[in-house]
Amino acid sequence: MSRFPVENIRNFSIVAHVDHGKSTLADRLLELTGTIDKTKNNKQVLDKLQVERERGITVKAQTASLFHNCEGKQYLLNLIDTPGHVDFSYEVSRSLSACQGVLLVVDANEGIQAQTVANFFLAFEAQLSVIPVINKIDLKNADPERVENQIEKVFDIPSDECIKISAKLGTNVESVLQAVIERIPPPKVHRKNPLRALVFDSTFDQYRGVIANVALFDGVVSKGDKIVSAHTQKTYEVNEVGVLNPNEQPTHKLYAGQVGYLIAGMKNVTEAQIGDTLYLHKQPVEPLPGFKSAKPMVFAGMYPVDQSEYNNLKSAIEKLTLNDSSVTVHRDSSLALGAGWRLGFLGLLHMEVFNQRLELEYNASVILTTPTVPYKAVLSSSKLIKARRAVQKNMIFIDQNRVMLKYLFPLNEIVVDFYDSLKSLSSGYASFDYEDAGYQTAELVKMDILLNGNNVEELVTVVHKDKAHSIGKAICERLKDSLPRQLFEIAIQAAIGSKIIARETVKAYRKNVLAKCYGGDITRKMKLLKRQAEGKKKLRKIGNVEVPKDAFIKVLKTQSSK
Ligand SMILES: Nc1nc2c(ncn2[C@@H]2O[C@H](COP(=O)(O)OP(=O)(O)OP(=O)(O)O)[C@@H](O)[C@H]2O)c(=O)[nH]1
Repeated sequence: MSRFPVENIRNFSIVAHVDHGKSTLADRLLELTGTIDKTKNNKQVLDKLQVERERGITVKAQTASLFHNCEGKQYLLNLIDTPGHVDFSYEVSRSLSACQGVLLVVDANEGIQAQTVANFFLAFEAQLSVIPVINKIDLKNADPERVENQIEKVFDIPSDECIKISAKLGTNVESVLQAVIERIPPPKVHRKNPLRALVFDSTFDQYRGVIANVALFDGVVSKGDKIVSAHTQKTYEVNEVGVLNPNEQPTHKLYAGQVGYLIAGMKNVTEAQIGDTLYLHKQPVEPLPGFKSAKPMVFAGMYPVDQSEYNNLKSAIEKLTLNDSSVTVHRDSSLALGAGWRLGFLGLLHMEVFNQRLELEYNASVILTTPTVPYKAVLSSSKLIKARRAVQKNMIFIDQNRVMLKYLFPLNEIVVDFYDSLKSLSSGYASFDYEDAGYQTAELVKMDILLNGNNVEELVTVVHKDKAHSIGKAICERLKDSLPRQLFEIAIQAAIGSKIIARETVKAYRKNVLAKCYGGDITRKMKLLKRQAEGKKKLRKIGNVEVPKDAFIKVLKTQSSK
């Protein structure tokens, strides 16, 4: 690694709106630099996670070091491929801290979209060089000139700075490498200073412990060095350092300006904080600023399907949150579902992906309950202010066919199906991004669900006053469908305070499991009665009502997918 002086290093990221072709461009760059062999099978090589391959989207930023020869000089190009979906923009902002420039990829057909704008401003605020790349020029409907004009108008980047490519066919991709070398500055670092390394990502390996992705701002780190974590003040010995090429390749040393990985016997997931600074033992340095913590937007309860799996699930969640530090975790418990957690996610897709990764990577099986948003409650009976509907903030015309609208929305109105409705109403043309605008007062009520007068704790929700009736009715109906008849009548009620707003009734009935066994073998009857008794073990009693565990799951699940 010592062959690469700082002036021959470029650290850059590829950012774009979802599906505009970042991962495909990354594949071509890996091929062009000989990092991977050129074969037809190279599809989204950096999307390593199973969930990424199954869904065809990037959810994790990935690093690859490319070695490239240009005009007789050997360059080290560190490329970070980032996710495009708004739910994963936290990954993007962290990755940018290790970069001096970005390739801003824009689809030649779709033009500038919400995440193009959001990512541009992330890069712009971090004072990075931005190279606009117009991709998919091979498409029949491609209109690169129109996109060039949009870029000039919205980002104030001269249109002649745009590079037009087809990542799929490989057209003009060499110019992208050329631009990375010419237009992105080398990192501003000092190799003679003591080590200062930023942990910008980390993963947990069952056998090797924590693998930290590091960007070196100062100094050198070598295998065998003693390093200290600024966050925990614990000392470790470096067992392995190297570059991602794109798989781990040990190098013994990493120098300032370089990006790579480091393994130092951190066994506990709480030891490797993303945003932490590592320095050499007895050579303390001023820690790097680290990262703003992510703000969760959607909350959900998570419980093991079987309580005996609690500890395994706990460890799986800890390991996965190490790799995805934007998830917040608080312990929680529910009468029906037992001990569990309340998790905060950046969006619904993020929640689904996290859940799927737990299943795929840790073989965990979980129950996820209704996503809710946090409210601040002022406990007073008289102060009620009218709920706000969306308020338009501004409107900017990007070009003749495209307009950017800014609205203030109650978060609760957008977390469930707003995005899907927007997509279908606009035939897929509209795109959407959001940021937190703080708390607003609204007319909210706490709705209880009662079974024969007893409160079902796990079904308590906070809803808007105007929607309480319809939501309460829907929950009562769903619960009615999932409750078995019992020896007495069951009243299912939705209530706000002492006021009942919806009601369903399950008629009394005892299932006679022996009804069809006329005469015949007594052992068969015994078997049926035994099975009925076993089934009852899976019931939970609320007052005198026996509720099968999956009844809650059905109600909670349908609510969340509504
Ligand atoms: N026709 C055409 N299709 C392309 C081109 N580049 C990418 N695609 C296709 O566009 C789709 C999205 O490409 P990806 O590279 O996965 O996009 P991405 O931006 O990495 O997506 P996320 O990481 O999920 O945000 C894939 O089906 C690609 O095959 C191109 O130059 N031309």
